[in-house]
Amino acid sequence: MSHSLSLSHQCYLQTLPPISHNASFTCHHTPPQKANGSRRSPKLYIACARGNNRASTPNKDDYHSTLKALNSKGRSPRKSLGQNYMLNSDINEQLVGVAGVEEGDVVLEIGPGTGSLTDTLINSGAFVLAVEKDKHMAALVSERFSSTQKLKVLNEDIVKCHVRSHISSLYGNTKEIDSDNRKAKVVANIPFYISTDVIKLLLPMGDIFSEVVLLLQEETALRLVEPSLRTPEYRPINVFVNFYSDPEYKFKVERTNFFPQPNVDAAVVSFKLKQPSEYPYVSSSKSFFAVVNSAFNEKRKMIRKSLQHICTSLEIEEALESIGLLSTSRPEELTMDDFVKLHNLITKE
Ligand SMILES: C[S@@+](CC[C@H](N)C(=O)[O-])C[C@H]1O[C@@H](n2cnc3c(N)ncnc32)[C@H](O)[C@@H]1O
Repeated sequence: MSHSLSLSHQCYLQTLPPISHNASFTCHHTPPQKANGSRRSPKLYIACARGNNRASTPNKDDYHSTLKALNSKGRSPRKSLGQNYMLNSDINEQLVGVAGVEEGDVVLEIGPGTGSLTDTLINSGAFVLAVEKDKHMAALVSERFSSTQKLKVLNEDIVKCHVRSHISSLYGNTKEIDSDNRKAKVVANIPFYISTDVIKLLLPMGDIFSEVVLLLQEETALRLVEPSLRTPEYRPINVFVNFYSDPEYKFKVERTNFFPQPNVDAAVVSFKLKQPSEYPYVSSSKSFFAVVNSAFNEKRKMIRKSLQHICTSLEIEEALESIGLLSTSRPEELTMDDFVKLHNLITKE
């Protein structure tokens, strides 16, 4: 099989800037108020993208081996599938470290690509369920790890995948998996274009996953974790994220760590999933999110106007005042807890 570089790969070789091997620390100050209404302790949480600071770690998935793997299948990265491969195994180790992956854990990986993160997960002792949409990459990663029983690859689109049944059958069919109360985890370098779909799919699965650790576009990461009230970035997805999880921005990942290099930087976010018994009390989550979405439909409108299909503006004003808010409040002024209280008051029979 020829491993000579194709024309498109040669172009990448010429245009790829050198990969940073230096430590890159980024500090983020906590915002004054989180959108769920809570305040964080005033600690600095340090972004710990350390770069390749462990000279002894052999980087199996560097630029040349990634090209070689792609070339072995005659593939070049597909933009439409968000194929930006990770070239820095230290970052994979940090991702796995953030999720606290231990021997015997079951991990869902979305988009294994050439298998660089998969390798780190398997080396940490995890059983990996990898869902890959690109059939060529699914074949490549299956072949790479053909000698281990610790990987199951599904050639599927994660957005349409029956994650719950695949995870349960993995627990049921693998004797080595210790299922005594341990929940599965999600660790993935996902294509940016499916970030919202993945979050909507996985965050309500607190009954099977304890933690979802994702490498996201940095701007998306900040919007999901750090939105301040009364800003245009505050949206229904923030209420959703805080309803189902406790999100935390972990560290920034410079764009130079990927091949091909994207136009934006990335960041790792950990979503600690709430168990269903910990969700805020609402009579129905469907009705709750319908109220939140209606309130945001016309963001500049006062809530007493945008929720008039549910009850009269006078009733909405009274409900807002009874939870300590102005009767003229707009959606971007309400925390997740405020929305829960408002929903429960205005949907009461
Ligand atoms: C950003 S790359 C990450 C690859 C690898 N995990 C890494 O870190 O180098 C995203 C991967 O997700 C795959 N992918 C894209 N859309 C997908 C989808 N809807 N479902 C599952 N995999 C998808 C791509 O083919 C690609 O392999």
